[in-house]
Amino acid sequence: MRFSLAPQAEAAGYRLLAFDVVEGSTNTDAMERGRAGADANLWVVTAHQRGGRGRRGRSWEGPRGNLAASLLVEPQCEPGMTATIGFVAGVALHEAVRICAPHLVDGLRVKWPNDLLINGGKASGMLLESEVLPRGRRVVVIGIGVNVTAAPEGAPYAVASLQQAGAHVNAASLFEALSATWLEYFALWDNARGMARIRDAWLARAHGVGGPVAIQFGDEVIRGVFETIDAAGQLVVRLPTGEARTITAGDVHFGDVGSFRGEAAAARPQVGASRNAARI
Ligand SMILES: O=C(O)CCCC[C@@H]1SC[C@@H]2NC(=O)N[C@@H]21
Repeated sequence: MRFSLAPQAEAAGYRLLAFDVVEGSTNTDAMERGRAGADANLWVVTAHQRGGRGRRGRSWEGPRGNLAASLLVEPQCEPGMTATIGFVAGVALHEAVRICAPHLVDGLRVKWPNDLLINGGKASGMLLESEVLPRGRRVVVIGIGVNVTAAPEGAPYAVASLQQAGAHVNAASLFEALSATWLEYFALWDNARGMARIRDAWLARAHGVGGPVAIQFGDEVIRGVFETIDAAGQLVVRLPTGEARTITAGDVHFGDVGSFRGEAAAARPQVGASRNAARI
């Protein structure tokens, strides 16, 4: 498959490394290149990733034809705001899918923290990893996995893929669109100075706002109403007592929460651990 950047991404200085197969993880590859001194704004992509990693140490299945894309960036924001970059990626991916498959728009939603749903099924997940490199250079890798041709079987939650939903799109055309929409929303984010606008854009596309939510922390389950996300991207839940609670971590389930037993469907807007990593 032949990947290319959108002309505006190329003009903005973004670079692309595309591989037929990645035996490991595109996130690992992008981070290693950062450690070796690669400049930021480098995409590492493939339509066949064999050692994909998901959140919370899970693996991420990537059958041939699905998109695995990792972007090395060097944000200049406060470290505490770095995780908000995941919302930029969420909105950019939503927009790229809308461009490539306009008929899906009614069922296309972002799910806190970083998933994309098609008609309620998970079609994409993201893994953000950050590292402070020697001489204080702070880099972040945003890893985006999209079920283009196929969704994994046996997942403990509903899944979806673009082609199974009737979209005529492949990993290369989706990636090209994403490289353009990323540019637009990353500029809007403006090193977190524009988070208010990203937050609005994300909330306008979000699944489950105003509806029931359950979050599990260990043995404890908190139930309430998903009210909003705050300026740092944390989930704000209105408890039955009327009190608002801010959630940064936990397994989250939206919708009919009566039978929720913490099926580990989602996590926090987290940047995974790595050497010298600031967990955010
Ligand atoms: O658990 C999740 O939902 C996150 C999945 C993230 C998968 C993507 S695929 C591209 C990048 N490379 C990886 O190894 N993981 C991310």
